[in-house]
This record gives sequence, structure tokens and C-alpha cells, in this order.
Amino acid sequence: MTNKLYDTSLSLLTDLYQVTMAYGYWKSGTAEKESVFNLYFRKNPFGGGFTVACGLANAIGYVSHFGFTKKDLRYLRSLTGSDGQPLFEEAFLDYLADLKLTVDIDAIPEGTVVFPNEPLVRVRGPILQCQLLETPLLNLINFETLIATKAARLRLVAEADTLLEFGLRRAQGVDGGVTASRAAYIGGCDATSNVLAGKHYDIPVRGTHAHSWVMSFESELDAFETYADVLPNNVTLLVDTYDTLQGVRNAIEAGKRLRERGYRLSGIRLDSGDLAYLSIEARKLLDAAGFTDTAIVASNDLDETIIASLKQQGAQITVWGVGTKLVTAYDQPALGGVYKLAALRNTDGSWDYKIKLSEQAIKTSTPGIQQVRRYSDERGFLADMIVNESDPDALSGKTVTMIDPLDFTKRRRFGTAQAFDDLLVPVFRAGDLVYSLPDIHAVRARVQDQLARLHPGVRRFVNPHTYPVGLENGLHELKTELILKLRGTRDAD
Ligand SMILES: Nc1ncnc2c1ncn2[C@@H]1O[C@H](COP(=O)(O)OP(=O)(O)OP(=O)(O)O)[C@@H](O)[C@H]1O
Ligand SMILES: O=P(O)(O)OC[C@H]1O[C@H](OP(=O)(O)OP(=O)(O)O)[C@H](O)[C@@H]1O
Ligand SMILES: O=C(O)c1cccnc1
Repeated sequence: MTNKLYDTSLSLLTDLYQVTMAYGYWKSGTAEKESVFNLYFRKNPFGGGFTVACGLANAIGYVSHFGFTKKDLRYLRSLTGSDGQPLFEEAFLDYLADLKLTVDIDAIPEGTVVFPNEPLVRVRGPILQCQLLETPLLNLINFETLIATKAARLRLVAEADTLLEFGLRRAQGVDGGVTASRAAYIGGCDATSNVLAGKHYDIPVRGTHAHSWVMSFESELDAFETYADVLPNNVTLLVDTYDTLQGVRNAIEAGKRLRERGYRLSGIRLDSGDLAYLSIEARKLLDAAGFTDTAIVASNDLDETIIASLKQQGAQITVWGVGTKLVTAYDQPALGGVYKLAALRNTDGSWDYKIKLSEQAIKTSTPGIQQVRRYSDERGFLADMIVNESDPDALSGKTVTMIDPLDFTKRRRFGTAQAFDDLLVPVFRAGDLVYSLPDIHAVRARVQDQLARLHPGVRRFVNPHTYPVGLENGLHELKTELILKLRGTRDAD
């Protein structure tokens, strides 16, 4: 289920500075130095309490097809510096021409709920290769994770109703539209109006009709009857072109004829006005005419807040069409995922752990070869503890202590009997794919299963409860030591 759009190498889909740094590593003889980078975000989007990991399948497609083509190299050869001379020497371009990725990549499977500061993807291997992957991995994971999270929020409010994604026309370009449809389906939408996404990703496609259909006929009734004649097995009629409740009456008329032919009026769609009031009145008209199983579909700038409000008002809507606010993640258009160096291998084989300092302790990156250990019991997820895999003590199966990064005095202890899962799984080993991708429907089902294991307070939209994520004590001590050391060095300067 990777995106066929990426089935050609997109190795230039990166920031120039990744290529100039790659040149720097090559030129200074450090290109092969083993390094570990982590991709993580610092804040759940939309003011929520959780995030849904998504985008790995397309990241796998990207990495699998990575390579510099002759055309890519010709372009790189044409780049010049401030003196007008070529940026890159020929031998470096030859190196890129032969470059095959040999990295190990571990990642949290798509559809898993994740939290700030947890590595979603860990890349280990020659620093030049890890560096080249920074920008595309962030591009691929940030966007789909954001949209899957938005869709999961919509699913929570829509409950058992049908959720349709209608966003393509207002999406951010071709790929923004197609990948948003994928992530929206994974997050919890039932279908998309986007036919290309349906074909690429095996997502169910659904749709009604536009106002133009009604406007192109002499009368609304004429438009409805013609539509019902030509597509009797797919009739959801848009009733608000002129007068919504008269539109419902016309739909009922068309529905009666459909019934005589052995078909059914599947739905009517409301796209303007007071959707609560109009749906309640439309329901009465439909029920009175015996169309009790005709669904009321609503669209028009919907988001999770409006849907929650409409439900609270008793709206009789059971199918929600959501476009712009979903696929553009309107209220938070980007997830601030970052990709940070966490360790470098010394020549003696030991690791040199790395952090990026920040004034705020919480923004200081975490060192180590990180794994996320999720503890749970029969009621659901309890806490996530980040451990340093290269620390033999941390994984030795003894009782461990998790430190809250916001308050070091807050600690939790987990005994050996406590059930846990290690979330990062092997995806690439020495450049070879070792992960078998679940199909998109299984990923979608995983999201609902994961959400059900979260405490309701974490799922809540207003001031959600913060899910506990901490550092294993040894990792916490390593990080503190590195911070103190770097601050000491800096203060001495
Ligand atoms: N009962 C309601 N409660 C809360 N929000 C609603 C309700 N009914 C509709 N809305 C939302 O209010 C907004 C109304 O948008 P707008 O003011 O553009 O009205 P409109 O009906 O679309 O007008 P137009 O006739 O120009 O299309 C939409 O986001 C819609 O989903
Ligand atoms: O509001 P969104 O959440 O983005 O959902 C998609 C919108 O796109 C269509 O409107 P548009 O005016 O583009 O065309 P129409 O003539 O089919 O209504 C549709 O009627 C929805 O209102
Ligand atoms: O099928 C629909 O009703 C639809 C499709 C795209 C955008 N708005 C509505």
C-alpha cells in the first residue's frame, strides 16, 4: 500500500543543506561514521491529548526507491557557489551515483497512538545517509500524522455515524490531496470523494452531487428524477440549492418513483443554513413519507467542534462530509516534528551520546538509541517509558524507574511482571526492507483499537489529561549529565 506516486527516486526531495552537509561529511572523511537520529514531535496537535502515527508506508516507499539518477546528478553538477564555481566536486557526484542506503530504520507502526518526545522513527547508519533522509522523512511523517490525528478526532465525535472525506478541491496540491485522503481514512473516515486516492490506496469512494446538477435543469424535481433515473443505485440528493425544505419534498417525490422501480433513496444532503434545525425538519418530512431509512448527510465547513455542537443540538444527521478543515488541518496546519542526532559511534565501538540544548529543559533533545516501552494492563495503556537500548541495565528485566521529564521528583516503578510492548519495530536492516506492511484497513482498525485503550481523559478535547511519558532512570541520568556538561562548557566560554 505504498504510494505509487513515489515509485521513482525522489532523492532531491530534500533541503539543499542536507546535500551540502553530505558533501561535508564525505569531504572530511566522516561520511561512514555510524550515527543515530530520532524523529519526534514536541506537542500533540489541535490542543489534544494524543497523536496518531501515520506516513510510514509512504516513507518506506521513499526509502526503498532512494537513489541518485543521472538527471539528479546533472542537476547537482550545475549548482554553483558564491564564486560561481561548482558546489560539488565530481568525485562526490560519483559517490552519490553509487550510493545505496545501508541504514537500519526502526519505527512505530502506523495507526499507533503516540505522544510528544517519543521517537516515531529511528534511523541508524552512516551519518551521510541518515542526514539525507531527514527532510523527506519529516515531510512524509509530519503531514500524514497530522491528518490522521485530525480524522481520529472527527471519528471520536462522529461516534458510529458515517464520516466522509470531501477535501480534495481545497487540499494543498496533488500530493497534499492524495496523502490526506489516505491519512484521513486511516484516522477513521469511512470513505473519500477522491477517486485517485481510492485507486492508489484501496480506500472506499463515495459521493453525492453538486449544486450545478440541480442548476442545470429547469426544475429541482426534474434534476432529482433524472439523477435517480441514471444512477438509481447511488441516490443521495442535495436539497439546498433553492429552498431546503422544499428540496426535501422534491427528493421525497423522486424517492417515491425510485421505490416503484425497486430502488431506494439512500440519502439527502444539506450543505447550508442551520444544519440542526433543517435536519430535524427534514427527518420529520422523510419519516412521515415512509423514508425512515433515508440518511441525512451534512456538509459545509464542518469540523469536530461543529459536529459535536450539532449532535448536542439533536441534529438528525448520520453522515458527515468533511473537507477543508480536515485535509488542510485548518486549525493547526503543521505538526512540528523534528529529527535530531542522538548518538555517534566512537572508533573504539562505544557510543558518544548527543543532545541539542535548549533554554527549556523539555525542548532539550534526548540522547541514546531510544526505544519506547509502553506499559499496559487489562484496562488500557498506563505509561510510555523511553529507554536507551544500548544500556544493558535498562533492558535487563529488573524493576525499572521512570522519571517524569517535567518534574524529576515524580517517579513510577514498573515491576518485572508488568506487561509492556516495545513500540519501535525493525523496518530496514542494512538498507533492506524487513517489515511487512499491514493493509490499510488493518491500520485503520488499529487506530480505533488504540484509542479505546486510552484513558477517556486523554481522549477529551478540552484540557485533556497528559498521558505519562517518561525516561527510564538511566537515560534520565545520562541526559542530565550531558546537559550539565554542556552547560558547564558553555558557561566557561
Ligand atoms: N446549528 C448549527 N450550529 C452550529 N454550527 C452550525 C449550525 N448550522 C450550521 N453550522 C455551521 O455554521 C457555518 C455556517 O456557515 P455560513 O455562515 O457560511 O452559512 P451558510 O449556510 O454556508 O451560508 P451560505 O448560504 O452562504 O452557504 C458552517 O460552518 C456550518 O457547518
Ligand atoms: O465545506 P467542506 O468541509 O470543505 O466540504 C466540501 C464542500 O465542497 C463542496 O462545496 P462547493 O461549494 O465547493 O461545491 P458544491 O457546488 O458542490 O456545493 C461541498 O458542497 C461542501 O460544502
Ligand atoms: O460527493 C459530494 O457530495 C462531495 C464531494 C466533494 C466535495 N463536496 C461534496
